[in-house]
Amino acid sequence: MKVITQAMVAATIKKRAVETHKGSFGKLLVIGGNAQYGGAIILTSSAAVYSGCGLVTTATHPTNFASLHARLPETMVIDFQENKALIKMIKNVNTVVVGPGLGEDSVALKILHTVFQTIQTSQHLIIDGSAIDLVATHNLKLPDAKIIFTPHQMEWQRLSTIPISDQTENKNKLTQHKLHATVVLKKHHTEIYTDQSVYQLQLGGPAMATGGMGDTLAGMIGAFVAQFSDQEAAVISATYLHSFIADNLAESQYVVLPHQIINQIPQAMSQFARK
Ligand SMILES: NC(=O)C1=CN([C@@H]2O[C@H](COP(=O)(O)OP(=O)(O)OC[C@H]3O[C@@H](n4cnc5c(N)ncnc54)[C@H](O)[C@@H]3O)[C@@H](O)[C@H]2O)[C@@H](O)CC1
Ligand SMILES: Nc1ncnc2c1ncn2[C@@H]1O[C@H](COP(=O)(O)OP(=O)(O)O)[C@@H](O)[C@H]1O
Ligand SMILES: [Mg+2]
Repeated sequence: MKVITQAMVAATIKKRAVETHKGSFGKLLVIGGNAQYGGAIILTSSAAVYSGCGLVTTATHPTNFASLHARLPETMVIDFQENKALIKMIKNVNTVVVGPGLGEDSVALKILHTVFQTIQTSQHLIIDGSAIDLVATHNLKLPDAKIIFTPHQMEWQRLSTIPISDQTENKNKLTQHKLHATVVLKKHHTEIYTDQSVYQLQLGGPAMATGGMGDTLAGMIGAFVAQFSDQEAAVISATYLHSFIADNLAESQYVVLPHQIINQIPQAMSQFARK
């Protein structure tokens, strides 16, 4: 297993070219947040905008529109139940994040079906939270796209059928290979399985053990993949930065809140871009 280093992140987050515009830094659609879990998609959307994605659209339950916009006027919104609008928007972006706070009811399942039927080979698709459980429960066939799963250990157990106590590097790698996807296995010292390699994150700690922390990471990964050309480097760098910021805050805080990490992302990226 390779340890993720600061140098890998510095090589990914480059100083921005001058002759650019919002269209130069990726278009991302984040899908999730039912009536119960609106906070999840607010965090995912915010993390994506603060990570520098050029254009972010949020497909969510309409009950979340006002609270989302009150915190994040930079994002655009659509109703995730409007199938035509959802299909149009999926076709209009280069990256999709689906799952944070999506829930697992029939509405959620229909949305996930639409995503799987519409997504194209060239697009990146991050599958998180509820969407991972839906894939596992309904044994869904995965689409042909650049897929990244971001399960915590329990979600990985449901998806891979490997019990948490048995999630060894070899077993995880075999399942990652069968899925034809990148897997970010979230835990203390998160592991990232790609077609090429296995990486380990040696940052992060228990101050991060609070709801919404993974929803935030999903938004960061979505934004990094949308704007940086090397998918593997983007996933590794977003995962590193998330815990790097958390560890800095944890020097003086017992618990680190996801929105506090989000607020620090632009500064941390600037720090790495200057290295
Ligand atoms: N503010 C919000 O709206 C929030 C919404 N959330 C959404 O709620 C849905 C359900 O996700 P949950 O993860 O809560 O539910 P799950 O039932 O999938 O998993 C939670 C349980 O898994 C177990 N577990 C074992 N190993 C773990 C590990 N390494 N990391 C985390 N949990 C581990 C824990 O006992 C925990 O209670 C997702 O769609 C998620 O995005 C959560 O992110 C919490 C915050
Ligand atoms: N003790 C810990 N050490 C390191 N990282 C942790 C710890 N607890 C939680 N995390 C990190 O917090 C995130 C939690 O993700 P997840 O369980 O999906 O959160 P949620 O779904 O509530 O947003 C992961 O990135 C995980 O690695
Ligand atoms: Mg989660």
